[in-house]
Amino acid sequence: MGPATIFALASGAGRAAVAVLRLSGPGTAAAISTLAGTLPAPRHASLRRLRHPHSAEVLDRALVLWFPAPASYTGEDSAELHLHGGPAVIAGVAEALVAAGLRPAEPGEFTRRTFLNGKLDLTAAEGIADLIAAETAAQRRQALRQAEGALATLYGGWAVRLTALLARQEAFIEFEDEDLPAGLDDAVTTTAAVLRAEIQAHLADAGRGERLREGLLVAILGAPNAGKSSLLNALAGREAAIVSARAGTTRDVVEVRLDLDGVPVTLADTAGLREAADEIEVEGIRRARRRAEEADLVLVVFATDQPPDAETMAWVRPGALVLANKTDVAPAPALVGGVVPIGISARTGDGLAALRARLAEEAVARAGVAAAAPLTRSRHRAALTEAAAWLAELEAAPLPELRAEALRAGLRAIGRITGHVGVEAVLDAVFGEFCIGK
Ligand SMILES: Nc1nc2c(ncn2[C@@H]2O[C@H](COP(=O)(O)OP(=O)(O)OP(=O)(O)O)[C@@H](O)[C@H]2O)c(=O)[nH]1
Ligand SMILES: [K+]
Ligand SMILES: [Mg+2]
Repeated sequence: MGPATIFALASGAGRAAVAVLRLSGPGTAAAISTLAGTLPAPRHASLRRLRHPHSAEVLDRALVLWFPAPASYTGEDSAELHLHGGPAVIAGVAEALVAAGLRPAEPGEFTRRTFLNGKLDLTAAEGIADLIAAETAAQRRQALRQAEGALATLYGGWAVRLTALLARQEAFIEFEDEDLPAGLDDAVTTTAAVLRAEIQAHLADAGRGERLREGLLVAILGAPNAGKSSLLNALAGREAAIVSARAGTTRDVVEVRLDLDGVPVTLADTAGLREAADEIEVEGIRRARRRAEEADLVLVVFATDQPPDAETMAWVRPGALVLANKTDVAPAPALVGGVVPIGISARTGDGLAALRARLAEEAVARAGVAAAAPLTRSRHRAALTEAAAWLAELEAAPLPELRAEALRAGLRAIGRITGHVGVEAVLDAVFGEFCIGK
């Protein structure tokens, strides 16, 4: 039995002018013929009445697009139905497709089939998922490059070089007694060291690609009434958090999303730090500290009309930004805990443009697009770290057999990233070209 023929709503849920149902699998042509009467010409938009296969009731007048295999997204026979985007239309056509023998797709099933049909590797599939999730322009660019194969090319290239090394090492083992070019064994070690340096340089990117994909967390911390919630609202441009003159207003962490020069940032407002008696406030302060510990950047807020408190001073650490709020009441001090604070007034807006520019600078430094093909996932990082460790092992290994084993393990680690784990198959191909007189 071949794969099931599947369908799913490819457009967003909810009412819209147009909704797109996507079909894929060997039963696509039959299903389209059943619903639309005949199969339209491939890759031409054709307007058709869609009927229920049992009742023959007309469900919609829709655009039908037919993509015979292999020239389709999944590589299988596929089709798109562009319906009027109402919930009853979508439900009616979905039911008709089930009556025609199709089943609803599982999450990711279309792209999974695309991968299984060899149309993209795992990194490109992940790039497509990231492209759909992208909230900012910088995220979109990074995701698009990955979807178009930037990482597949980079990691695939390393896999090819490792395979060639392995072929040489295997040849050395197999033909040890014969006349081999002098220094073949040494050359393996030297080349492996070069490759390891490249992988390590790629790993040593301070996690910028991963941060851009996931977004940055910036936490606002400070004493009660320092103006933290006022600052959050001013940066968000809306009244997201409650502001009041009563100390201890904020309890839960309040988050807003910001786009800082293309870097998605979650800005978190927290409860004011102090020795609290109220158990709810104590919990709020615990959450505030935890969020600040997790944050990529902490904004430590003091009010210019209050002396700096010890609780907040403890957060004046390297990497944190120190803010002096309420410059409309009193001027910002020259130094707070040895650091020059950024003077702002959340009330009048004084200094906020400069603060926003500084935040964007910090965000881009931590998550800006660094390389053309940056590392974007911890899954990739783990596998590449493993591959580099195997190469280090190879360089130290005393025996050719151990070196070959390390190469094979390193190749498997990289193969896990791209989904091309068939080491033996690649070896066959390379060995086929390896002319050593046998
Ligand atoms: N004059 C002046 N008042 C401010 C400024 N920013 C905030 N305030 C006032 O300070 C008081 C406390 O502001 P909030 O934003 O609630 O302070 P908070 O740090 O979130 O306080 P908690 O949630 O209680 O920890 C309110 O009355 C604000 O209107 C400012 O820049 N200038
Ligand atoms: K307050
Ligand atoms: Mg508050």
